[in-house]
Amino acid sequence: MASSTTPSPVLKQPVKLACVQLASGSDKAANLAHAAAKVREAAAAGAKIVVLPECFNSPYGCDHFPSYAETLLPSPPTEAQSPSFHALSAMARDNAVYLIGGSIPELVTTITTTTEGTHEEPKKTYYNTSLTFDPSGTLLATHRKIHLFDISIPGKITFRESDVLSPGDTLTLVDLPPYGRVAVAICYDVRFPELATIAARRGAFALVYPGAFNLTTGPLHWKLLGQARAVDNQCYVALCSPARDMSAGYHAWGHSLVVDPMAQVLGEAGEGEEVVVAELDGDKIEEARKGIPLRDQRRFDVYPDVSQGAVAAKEP
Ligand SMILES: O=C(O)CCC(=O)C(=O)O
Repeated sequence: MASSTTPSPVLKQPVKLACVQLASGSDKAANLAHAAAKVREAAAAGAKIVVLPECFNSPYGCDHFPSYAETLLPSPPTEAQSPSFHALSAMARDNAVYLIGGSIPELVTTITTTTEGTHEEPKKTYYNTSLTFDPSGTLLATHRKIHLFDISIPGKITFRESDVLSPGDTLTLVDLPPYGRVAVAICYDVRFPELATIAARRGAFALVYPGAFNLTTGPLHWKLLGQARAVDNQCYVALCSPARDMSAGYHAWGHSLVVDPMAQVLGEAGEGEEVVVAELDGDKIEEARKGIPLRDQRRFDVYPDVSQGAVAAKEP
């Protein structure tokens, strides 16, 4: 149904966003120190929003999640519970940037008492979790990967995150004043256009996905999905991958990129370490939406189920 009101710009002033395509190894402390150096580099290049990759402080893989997992709740955790939380907070504060801190494996331990009340059993639940900090180092948002990466392409790749991880159940929107609102989701989440569309309809100027595609689905779908989510929603999309390491158990595709609202790639990394910086400009969103006025042409009368947007959202 057509809307008669002119929406206010979703991105209120231009801002540089950086995707830090990071090389990580098995030493968590070294990974955190290295991430800090690269965030500094991104900030020195003028970025005010910095994005790290999925599982940036560990190797990626089901075998690794439990041993690298950190406790984030209650928030803030202690340094011992979550060195990554504190390192990310310091990176944001030291560089005065918004930091979308890739993702880390999160551990939640719950104690259940047996029905007889005789003994307590700790139950461990793991999530793939992204933390976003503001320029003072304060935690703004926590996103738990909603769609777990469970695929099997015979002869190519089989991966079952759900063997170890549990899914999150909320869409994550984060206000980054004075710029506007972004949505944060993780990797496989990018394959679900409903999530992106609802985020854009709730005012996100950018959809930000720390991710780690692989050498099978990366060349097929990584850029395509980034461009698709951008053109569907006429907003910016950032995909941030680890650098490729052929000696690791999981070979990340790399190719971190930033796509504009007309689906043009503004910057794309290769396979190695690289910082991709792009300027995001609200006028580009408004121009795209004015030129191709999808928002006013939607026919929710024909597809009312989509219009209900029945997704739990963490409103900022
Ligand atoms: O969707 C894909 O092809 C890759 C997804 C992935 O690597 C992930 O969710 O971590």
